[in-house]
Amino acid sequence: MGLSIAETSSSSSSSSSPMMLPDLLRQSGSVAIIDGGLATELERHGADLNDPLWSAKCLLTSPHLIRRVHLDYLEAGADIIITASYQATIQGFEAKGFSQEDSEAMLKRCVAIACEARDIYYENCRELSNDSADDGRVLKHRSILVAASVGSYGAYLADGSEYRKVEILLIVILGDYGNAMDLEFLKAFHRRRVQILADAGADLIAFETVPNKLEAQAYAQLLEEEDIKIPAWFSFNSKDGVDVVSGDSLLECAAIAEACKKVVAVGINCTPPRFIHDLILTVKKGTTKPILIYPNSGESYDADKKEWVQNTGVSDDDFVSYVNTWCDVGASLVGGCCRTTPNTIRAIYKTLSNRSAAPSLK
Ligand code: MET
Ligand SMILES: [Zn+2]
Repeated sequence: MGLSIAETSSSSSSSSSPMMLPDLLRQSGSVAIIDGGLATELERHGADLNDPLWSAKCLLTSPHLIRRVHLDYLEAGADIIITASYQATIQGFEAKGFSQEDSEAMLKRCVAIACEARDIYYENCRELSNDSADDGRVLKHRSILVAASVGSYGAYLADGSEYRKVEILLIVILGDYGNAMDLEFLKAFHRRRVQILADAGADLIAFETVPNKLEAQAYAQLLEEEDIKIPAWFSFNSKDGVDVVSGDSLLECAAIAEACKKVVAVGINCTPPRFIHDLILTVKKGTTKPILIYPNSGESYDADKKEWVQNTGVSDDDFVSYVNTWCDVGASLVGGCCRTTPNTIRAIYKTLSNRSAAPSLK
């Protein structure tokens, strides 16, 4: 821990003071708020993301919508916003006919859009002297971090190709890359994207929904080999509350993050809220770094129909009723993933504000 992001912050974020994740945690009274689902929120606004690029498809069709959703999350109280690059890969852009140069420019654009949202937000804060507007928007001047999202190789394959469908389905659903896959392949797949995102002005890299140990190892080695100048977090995906989605041990995955000095936080995302408590306890055994969690809404996903099954998850109130417990057992960063909305984040903001205002009972 302790990597300065001072010299790598984007020029468009001149209004924010250089920040490190530990500073942010101190600023926010030890629990910082991550934003909520991006892709599913873009869909709620009418975007059609049925595309190999998923949320990054909006870069081509409606970048203003991405900026709007980032802003909505900031106004709901998020301290960290995650870029639309989850499924934006150079390979994916090239498959659509873009040149390498244009593909790299589009990756940078994901970061620039989040930085623009942050600048607009700071401007709005400046115009208001209170911490919240009459309409309930949180307009509190605070340091905000932009996290550049990196999704897994399996996420890139999802929807991407009809051929080798069975094999791809196994990789996507089970997160298991099989014996044919090796570390060097994964590093080669991610290398350029990680370099570009690290130099694009983001404050940290969010390796999200990591499905297995091999990919965590690839990320850790890449961070070192490329001497990436901004810190990173590793966020794993579990579907059973015990292991990561491939069946690899979460404890061993957390240990990989623990051993990499460029990793500043470790945790879980896109996993149903009911599993989070036990997963935090496991992560805690493997790391001394801050623990982050941003669960999905708990709704189930129908992989055949490629849609979420409505009303199978928890309400925002139920989601929030878990938040204090998660913090009590060790979460330092809390937010939401797929199918959570600015309302979820607003509710988290309120409950955490009450928590820091209350006399300490612990
Ligand atoms: N940050 C990504 C998003 O919210 C994470 C997706 S998890 C499948 O769109
Ligand atoms: Zn998700």
